[in-house]
Amino acid sequence: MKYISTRGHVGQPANPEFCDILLGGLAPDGGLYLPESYPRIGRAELDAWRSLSYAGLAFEILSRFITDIPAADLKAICDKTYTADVYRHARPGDDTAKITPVHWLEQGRLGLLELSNGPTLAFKDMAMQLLGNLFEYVLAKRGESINILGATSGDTGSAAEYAMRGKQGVRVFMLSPHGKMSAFQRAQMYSLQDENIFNIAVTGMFDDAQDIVKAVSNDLEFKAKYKIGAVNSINWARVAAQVVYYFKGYFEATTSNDQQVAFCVPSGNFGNICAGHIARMMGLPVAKLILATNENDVLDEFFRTGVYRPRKTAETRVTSSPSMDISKASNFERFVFDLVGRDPRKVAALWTEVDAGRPFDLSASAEFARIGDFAFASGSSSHADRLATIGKVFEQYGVMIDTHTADGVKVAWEQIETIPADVPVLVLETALPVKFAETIREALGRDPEVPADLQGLEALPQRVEVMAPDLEQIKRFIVERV
Ligand SMILES: Cc1ncc(COP(=O)(O)O)c(C=O)c1O
Ligand SMILES: N[C@@H](CCOP(=O)(O)O)C(=O)O
Repeated sequence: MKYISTRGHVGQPANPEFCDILLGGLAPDGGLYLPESYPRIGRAELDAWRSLSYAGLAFEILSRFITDIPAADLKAICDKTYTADVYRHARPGDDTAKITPVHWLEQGRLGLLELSNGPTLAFKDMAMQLLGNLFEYVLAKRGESINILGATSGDTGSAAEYAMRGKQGVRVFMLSPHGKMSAFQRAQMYSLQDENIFNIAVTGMFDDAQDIVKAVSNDLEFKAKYKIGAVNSINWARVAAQVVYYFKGYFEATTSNDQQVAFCVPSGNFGNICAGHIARMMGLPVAKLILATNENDVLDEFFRTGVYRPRKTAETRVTSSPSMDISKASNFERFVFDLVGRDPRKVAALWTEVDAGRPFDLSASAEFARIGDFAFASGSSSHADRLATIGKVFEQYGVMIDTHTADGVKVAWEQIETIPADVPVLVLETALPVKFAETIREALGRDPEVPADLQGLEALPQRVEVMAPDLEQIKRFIVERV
């Protein structure tokens, strides 16, 4: 499988394969890598895959995208990654062996696809644990090392750090928005004392941190000299690994491959739902992809109006679903590439506007006229909605959900009437409630349960550098430590 950039120019090597782009992260032209075409999955494969374990399914799907790792090695990596020991935090009564079980709220109609059973209690572990093992394998084969620069609004950071801690040849420099994450999220990251982990809290929002990550990656000389890599969903490997649970969720929620499923996805950087879009393009029977935002509703606005209007830092709200406080959604570029017929010149022109801080308007375009072909719907949620949803789900079903999943359930409830009654709607459970205890207390007047292996986390000593979102200062910080 060869990869292309959404902006048309890939640099060297001219026809990169998976391992090149795993280490490369962002394409040299500032664009994002995608396969030159999506593998098509037919009925025979769906039938054969229905009964596979998560690890078996991951191997089948990933081997369509990864053709430069021998099959036996890739299989061993999938088997080592997707175990019930790693994904051990399923709800009592749910089957941990399934890795991502479905917890039905309304049997057969509305369910939670549990994606947060990994070590850091958010869906990021689904891909990040695999990335940790892939990096280790590829770096050892090539005799190389990597310095990962990442940005987090709360969950990518801890997932990456837990996946990379102690890994040979890997250092992680993680930028987080100072004072904007929950106390539990801060403790998960800043309490790590491993020598290869560096936490930097920037005095800004996630988007400022993401801009720095991209600026460092776009300095090709610096990137090559200091071997800078990425673990955010700008790295294709993240998205590829996330495609797997859409297939698994589909099989889990249906009994036959004649059925369809709708997915509702709490969204910020558009990485998660982008994986759903790709699963659908590959042939998964998806009736609808419902995108849910919080008050930072730039993506909901696009799907309703055709106008993409990334907000500035000052206009980005600090909310009670903080991991979705994102106003410039990286992976949206991958979707727009498909929307405009995979024409990199069009994407490059649109992102010249975005990179200059300007909106773009596709509302009158032939492309936006065809948006229905992609089966998206969208909605947004507020703090009051979140509290009410957490309360209602707990009261009606005895299930405690986190604030981001609540944004999803709220929008799923709004959309469910538009979905045929025989189509199950799965809301992606993107984090567990313990990560957002303050809002859970506000909604329910009680504390979420703390998993046994994470008790006492917030009392541990913390290690973090606070810095302005200053590109040169952050580059210096990296140079002094590699
Ligand atoms: C808990 C949680 N929910 C939802 C999201 C949004 O996902 P995405 O950025 O892939 O759209 C994030 C962050 O990415 C998250 O951490
Ligand atoms: N919500 C994320 C930020 C976006 O991260 P990405 O790695 O999926 O691009 C976070 O919690 O850090």
